[in-house]
Amino acid sequence: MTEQQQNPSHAPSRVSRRYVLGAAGAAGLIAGGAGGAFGAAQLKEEPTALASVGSSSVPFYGNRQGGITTPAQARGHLVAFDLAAGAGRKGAAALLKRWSRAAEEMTAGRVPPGDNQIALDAGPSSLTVTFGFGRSFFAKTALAKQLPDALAPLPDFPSDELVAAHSNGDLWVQIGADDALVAFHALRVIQKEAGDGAARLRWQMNGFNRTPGATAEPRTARNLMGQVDGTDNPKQTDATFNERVFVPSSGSPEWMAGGSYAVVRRIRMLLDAWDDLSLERQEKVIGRRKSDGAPLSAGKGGTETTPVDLDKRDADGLPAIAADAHIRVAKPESNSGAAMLRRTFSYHDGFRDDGAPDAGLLFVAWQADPLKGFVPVQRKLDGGDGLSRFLRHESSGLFAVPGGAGKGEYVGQRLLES
Ligand SMILES: C=CC1=C(C)c2cc3[nH]c(cc4nc(cc5[nH]c(cc1n2)c(C)c5CCC(=O)O)C(CCC(=O)O)=C4C)c(C)c3C=C
Ligand SMILES: [Fe+2]
Repeated sequence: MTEQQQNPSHAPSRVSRRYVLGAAGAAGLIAGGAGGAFGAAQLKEEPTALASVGSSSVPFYGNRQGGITTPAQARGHLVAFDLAAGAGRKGAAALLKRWSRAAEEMTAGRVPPGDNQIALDAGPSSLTVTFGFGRSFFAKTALAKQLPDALAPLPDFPSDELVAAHSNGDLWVQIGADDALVAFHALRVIQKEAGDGAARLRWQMNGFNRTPGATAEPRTARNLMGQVDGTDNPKQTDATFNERVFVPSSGSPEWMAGGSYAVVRRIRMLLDAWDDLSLERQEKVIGRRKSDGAPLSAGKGGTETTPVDLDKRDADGLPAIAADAHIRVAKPESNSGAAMLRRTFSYHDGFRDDGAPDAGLLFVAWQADPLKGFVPVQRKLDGGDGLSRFLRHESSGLFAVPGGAGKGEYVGQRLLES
């Protein structure tokens, strides 16, 4: 077993990018200069730097599936499948076996004989392939007794504009990789292994994030509105992290031990309307500074990690973080402690007939129980969040993502052989 395969946290093992800075380069970094400030004369990389992105791997086997606590990769594909008529439990089990074997090979960077060679030459590039089951899966496989209570349909939120054909599904696969070809290759293999006899593609969403190494030092990514997004996510070091995100070993149903529930929402951003807002208004809508993500309660100072002070008043005596600011409405403190792990990708699917970008966020929220995570928070946001005026929720899904497979097992085996 390699050092990377032993890594239990699903943070990819990565050959670190180390920079050798000359005096001028260091000055450029401190001044926050971009582009030319980081010219080759000032910034020299170790010769291994480029290979490091490709060589990082996330173990496929383990108590938990990869792609949950793994930092969101540069490319993502979210796909849902419906079981083919007559596939039943036997067909589903055979499919999960094929998918798990293929995922094991690909996440280790191995290319099977006869492969289409799309990913040849590339390393694993932090590839993760994560499998989940939708509510409709259980009746089709005669497993209704194993249907988790937590898979109850999400409530209708008043401002939802959901497209049924792009929502839900029997099976869900999340693919992430730091290389676009590696991610596409995995998608193609998963689709081919489904074949016509087992499952058919229901919907697909393609996303992206910043590429590792694109910033001088690792930074929280930005979304397509330009905001630093992901700051106040639960941290793996929090005492409550595991109980918030993962189903405990004593949880019900038993086959979900070590698993998690994924809420998937395709949220289109009204970027033209957003771009028309002044910077000051944009910052008020979120409650954080756009440039560096510092909370507005920190005044002109602070940094992204400065704790938010919801009681802070500005010079006019008004709340520094407005009553309808996104972070105030979404905070666990405003929702009886409800919290989720947000792990998102941006998407851009061209331009609509009116010229507006068809772009936004593939929002994936992970939690041990959606009723203590996404549901209460979205209820509150739907009515009282200043940001919701600039968003349209167009697709939705809720999936039970079982724990990981042990060596020689396949994902979902405990359910399918129960
Ligand atoms: C139901 C949950 C949430 C949805 C849907 C959602 C959509 C959404 N959010 C942003 C941008 C930001 N969100 C931020 C923080 C934040 N968002 C949620 C929940 C949902 N967001 C939570 C729980 C939090 C953390 C609140 C806190 O504890 O402070 C931020 C601030 C930076 C951060 O902490 O990540 C931004 C920016 C967009 C653009 C969006 C839909 C497209
Ligand atoms: Fe948010």
